[in-house]
Amino acid sequence: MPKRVMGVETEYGLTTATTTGAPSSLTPEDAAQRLFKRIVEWGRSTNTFLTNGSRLYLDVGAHPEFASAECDSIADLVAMDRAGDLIFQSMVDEANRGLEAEDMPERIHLIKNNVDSAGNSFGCHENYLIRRRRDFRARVDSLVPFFITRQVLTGAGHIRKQPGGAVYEISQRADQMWDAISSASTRSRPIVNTRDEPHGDIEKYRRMHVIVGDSNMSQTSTALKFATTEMLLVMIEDGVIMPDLKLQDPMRSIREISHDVSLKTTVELENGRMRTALQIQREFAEAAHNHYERQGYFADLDDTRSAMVTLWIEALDRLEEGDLDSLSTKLDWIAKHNILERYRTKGGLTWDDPRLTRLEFAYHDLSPAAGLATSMEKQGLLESVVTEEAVHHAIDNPPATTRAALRGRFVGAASEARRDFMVDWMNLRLLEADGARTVILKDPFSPVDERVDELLEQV
Ligand SMILES: Nc1ncnc2c1ncn2[C@@H]1O[C@H](COP(=O)(O)OP(=O)(O)OP(=O)(O)O)[C@@H](O)[C@H]1O
Ligand SMILES: [Mg+2]
Repeated sequence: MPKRVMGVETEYGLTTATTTGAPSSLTPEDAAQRLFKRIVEWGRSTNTFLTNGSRLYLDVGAHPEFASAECDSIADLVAMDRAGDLIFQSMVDEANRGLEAEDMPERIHLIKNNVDSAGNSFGCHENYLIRRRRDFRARVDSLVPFFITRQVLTGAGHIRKQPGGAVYEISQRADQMWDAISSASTRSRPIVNTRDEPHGDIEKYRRMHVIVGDSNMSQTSTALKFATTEMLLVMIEDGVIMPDLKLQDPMRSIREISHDVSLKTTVELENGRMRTALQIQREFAEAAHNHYERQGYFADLDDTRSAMVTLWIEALDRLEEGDLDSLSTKLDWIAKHNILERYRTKGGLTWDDPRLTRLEFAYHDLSPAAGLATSMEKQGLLESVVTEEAVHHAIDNPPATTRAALRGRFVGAASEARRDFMVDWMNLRLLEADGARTVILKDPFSPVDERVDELLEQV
């Protein structure tokens, strides 16, 4: 089975609360400025690459972004994703120490979700390298029903406020994606960003940039999201025709599916047939499994990939049987629903109750003191995919088997030597008095390169 690099980009929410209970005078924008203070002082910009090969970034506004280094294993990717959480959380901790030193009552919270309290949406994007084919566009279109329905496995759950009373729904992003349809000229447009920017050899590769996922707290949900999508990309590269499940109205379907936690809702296909999300997922899952079996790819899978492609089918079985509880340690939307629902029935609350909203935010809060999902993970109530050691290793170290290893070494050496340098996904540039020495890394798979060895000697 051919190798593939993947990366995850996570935008975080920032909220502030006070230790006194008084209203906070610190806006999320102020919080973001404080977070990036050190980075701006050091590099004069809010865009920086780290020794683990990843990128920290602050766009206008208040959503810090972590773009993980390129990973060629799902385990590395999950470790990188969690490392990103810990890196930003340590920046938040430092900013909070600053607030305390200034005698300010405000404290910043880092939230890994997709909707803030004002209803603004922000994203979690997936990046997959795929080998260039002329029919890329049509092929990606055939995946739209997969992306619309995978929320039943990978949704992060959400309390949706609406006239007539709030309800719990499966995905945070589903309602936001609706807006995207107005500008959609093809089916896949609101789901897959088609800007042709491969960050690699343009003759050979494309980068598929998926914008329709929820940020996941559960490592298992993250791993499942990437492992299932990867299976379908392998099929596309191999030229397999996908099951014809084209939806009549994808953006309407994504909402209808999200709104029904019983998973019984059917959506209309272009051919007039009606299908549940689970049925559509099963058709993709079975087609993928058949293809892997035919090609002998199962033998190539590492343990994490193997566990996740098996889980794909198992989880669909459990969901079809209505046995949601057996997935409550794996899937975010179910784990979160169980906690909120227990609290809700105990207190006789409606979904509009602000205490439930606070509890929902706590699930996504990354601070060790307030974070619910992170503490569930420590207690084994959410199953992790990688060890804590692996996550801590990923804070400072790039994946060893991709181009990120070269970037990480260069960033490490140049910062240590206090040299001026510039880096992006493809370029390593050492700035010198008489210009710059640049190495272009066109091969995302290659962790070794003589030119980089030479560049490092100049540092
Ligand atoms: N050749 C590649 N194929 C697939 N993914 C890649 C490749 N090169 C880099 N990536 C991943 O793509 C992501 C790029 O993130 P980044 O936020 O910088 O880009 P972007 O989303 O295109 O830009 P922006 O967020 O500024 O609009 C990273 O997670 C990175 O690991
Ligand atoms: Mg980005």
